[in-house]
Amino acid sequence: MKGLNKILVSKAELQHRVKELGAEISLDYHGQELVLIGILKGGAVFMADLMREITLPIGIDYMSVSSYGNSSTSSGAIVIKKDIDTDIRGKHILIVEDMIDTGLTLQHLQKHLLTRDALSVKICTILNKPSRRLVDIKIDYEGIEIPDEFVVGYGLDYAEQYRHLPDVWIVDTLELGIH
Ligand SMILES: O=P(O)(O)OC[C@H]1O[C@H](OP(=O)(O)OP(=O)(O)O)[C@H](O)[C@@H]1O
Ligand code: HPA
Ligand SMILES: [Mg+2]
Repeated sequence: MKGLNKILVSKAELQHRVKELGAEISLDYHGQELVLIGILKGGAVFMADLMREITLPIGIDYMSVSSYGNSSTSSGAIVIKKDIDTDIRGKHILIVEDMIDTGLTLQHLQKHLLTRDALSVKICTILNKPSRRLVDIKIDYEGIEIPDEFVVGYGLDYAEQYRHLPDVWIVDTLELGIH
């Protein structure tokens, strides 16, 4: 496809790491009431794979949020476009994301969910791009660290395209005229 010339993380690598994360989460939350919250749209693909690698009884739900995405407004709240309908009081929450980049989305969301009296709110992401971080955020379960490249596939989009690709590809931003 135009602008997609290089796979950064293969389907096989993703599958392998998702299995490991599922096993780790299953051990850590044994005997506890856990709800996974997948963040739409990007997180949907990872969420579907991860939940099937967890061997505990869990609840699942989804949210769609947007953050005011630059540092000058980083103190602003997130806008919730679609909320969960699960009552999370007294439950352990694991937010499931495809990517942590600046960290703004997750920082706001984690704080927000804690105000709803969850017992704990932790973060799981399949991809982490620490080079672009603007806020200090603790990632409890990290899949794969990637360099500062714009990537698509496995849920991630460019202009709403390419989310369905099973591998994670580097976008040649020059070739696509993105700056
Ligand atoms: O760490 P940040 O800089 O906040 O960026 C990460 C967020 O950006 C992407 O979502 P996006 O807002 O593009 O929504 P989408 O999942 O619908 O594509 C990604 O899925 C994360 O949610
Ligand atoms: O590399 C990326 N690709 C797609 N969406 C994103 N949102 C933050 N980083 C990225
Ligand atoms: Mg996006």
